[in-house]
Amino acid sequence: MLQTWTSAQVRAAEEPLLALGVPLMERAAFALHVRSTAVLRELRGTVAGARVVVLAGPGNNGGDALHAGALLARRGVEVHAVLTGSRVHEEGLAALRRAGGQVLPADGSVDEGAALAAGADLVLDGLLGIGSDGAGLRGTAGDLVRALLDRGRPYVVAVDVPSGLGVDDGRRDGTVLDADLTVAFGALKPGLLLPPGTHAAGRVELVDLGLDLPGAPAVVRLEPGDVADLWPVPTRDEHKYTRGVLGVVAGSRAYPGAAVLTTSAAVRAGVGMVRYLGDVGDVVVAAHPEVVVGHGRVQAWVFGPGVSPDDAGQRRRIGYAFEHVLERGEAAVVDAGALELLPARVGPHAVLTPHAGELARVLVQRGEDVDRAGVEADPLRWARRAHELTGATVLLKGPVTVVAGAHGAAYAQADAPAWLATAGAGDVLAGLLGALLAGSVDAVHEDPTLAAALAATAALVHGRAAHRANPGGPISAQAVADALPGTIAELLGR
Ligand SMILES: NC(=O)C1=CN([C@@H]2O[C@H](COP(=O)(O)OP(=O)(O)OC[C@H]3O[C@@H](n4cnc5c(N)ncnc54)[C@H](O)[C@@H]3O)[C@@H](O)[C@H]2O)[C@@H](O)CC1
Ligand SMILES: Nc1ncnc2c1ncn2[C@@H]1O[C@H](COP(=O)(O)OP(=O)(O)O)[C@@H](O)[C@H]1O
Ligand SMILES: [K+]
Repeated sequence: MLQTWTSAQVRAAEEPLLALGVPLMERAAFALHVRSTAVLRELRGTVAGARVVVLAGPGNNGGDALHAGALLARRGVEVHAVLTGSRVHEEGLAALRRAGGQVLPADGSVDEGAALAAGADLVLDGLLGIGSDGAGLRGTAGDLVRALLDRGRPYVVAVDVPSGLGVDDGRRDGTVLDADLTVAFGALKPGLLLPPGTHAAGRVELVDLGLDLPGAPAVVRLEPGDVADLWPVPTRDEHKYTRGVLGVVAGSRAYPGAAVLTTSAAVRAGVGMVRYLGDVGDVVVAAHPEVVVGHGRVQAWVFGPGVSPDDAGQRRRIGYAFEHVLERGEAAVVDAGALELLPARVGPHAVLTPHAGELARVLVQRGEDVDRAGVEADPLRWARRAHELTGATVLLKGPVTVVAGAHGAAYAQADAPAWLATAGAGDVLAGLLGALLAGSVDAVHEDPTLAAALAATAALVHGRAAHRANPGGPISAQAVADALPGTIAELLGR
């Protein structure tokens, strides 16, 4: 898994090492220069004779970049530093000058700096690091980057983080310099994984500085190798009831497909049994003879796919279930039409699966003033807010799926191709996650943060099944469901 730590956690980890005189900046700058030479070799075959521009802000991030620039200059690279203010890392600047680098001071014209950078083989972005206030680049740094972007962005290596990015939350509220490669020091920061900022980072490489990072990671991204630890694999003695029964209240005469897709994903994900409740049991059984129609014991539920506001029958079933089943300890996926029926307070074993528009409605229902765009601008904040207000685990769907759960658990999954943005894909995710919860409900009660880990697992498997369904091309939701057994087998075999 990829783990991230906030600026505050990184600073706390650096403090004791700096007090001992450990040369963290030297280590960071050396690694940055090594990565930069690799990029230059890739881009132009050789390092000597390349043109590199260092954009140097006022702090240590600029210091890293200037020291790396000095090392590059010693290898025959033509290095220019463009300063953005009177404050600059003096040692770094002196090192660059000693190595033969040129310096364009901040009182030079912004256009001159931008022209220099636009013509470089590689730009080292040392404008702002973890000292950024997250509001985007302001002042000369902002003017410089806007002027550079007007001319066309060269190859950019972000030093630690892309400058202007919300380091801890992934917001990009103002000017940000997008990178092709981010060389992160000591730890990945949450903004490198969280939308919308994650897209500014390009490829991310971590440089180990030997930090002893405090506490739990802020935001995690599960990787394929993590799935086997989280998947409820049946043991030799199990039978269908111990493996978990999933109840599905989904679909209607108007939207029978949602019932088929949800049950299809649940059956394919390997649950002990699927029970269907609703008016289109005949359609569901025709598609999946394994499904049992009618009441009985279940461990987890999926409520809501394809349930419309005028569907009195399904709404009554969901309302009744909300009054009884969550208190009995049964887990639930609450999707689409069930979201607005959610009781005031539930536990983390209820997992909401809204997209940004639906999450905005859940929040507005509870007195928050936010719309879809607001959720998309700061998804983890709003997913966390919904968790605080409802008690539920929240999986917020999108190009990067964000999960917020109990005790601060947070995940950001970027596993899916954009082809997955197709009708019915959400129904498949709901069925898949329902199956996972049905197989793990006891463990979820022992460790409430597990619901968030399982939600992230479902997002990962869903995304990989989409790739597998038709690599590089269009996919239907049913094809994603059909790809689940093979995808899961592959992940469990890793
Ligand atoms: N602390 C350490 O021990 C280490 C830090 N390192 C580097 O140091 C960086 C952090 O250095 P600093 O704490 O000096 O912080 P920065 O280099 O990010 O600079 C912060 C300063 O920038 C200005 N600023 C903040 N927001 C701004 C905005 N929106 N627009 C324009 N100016 C703004 C403020 O004056 C602030 O003091 C890390 O990201 C990393 O690159 C590395 O050298 C490794 C060791
Ligand atoms: N641009 C994108 N790239 C990758 N995945 C996406 C993108 N947009 C949406 N998705 C995923 O596609 C699915 C769409 O679900 P949803 O919005 O509920 O659609 P529906 O209700 O039609 O099933 C979600 O899993 C979401 O994370
Ligand atoms: K930076």
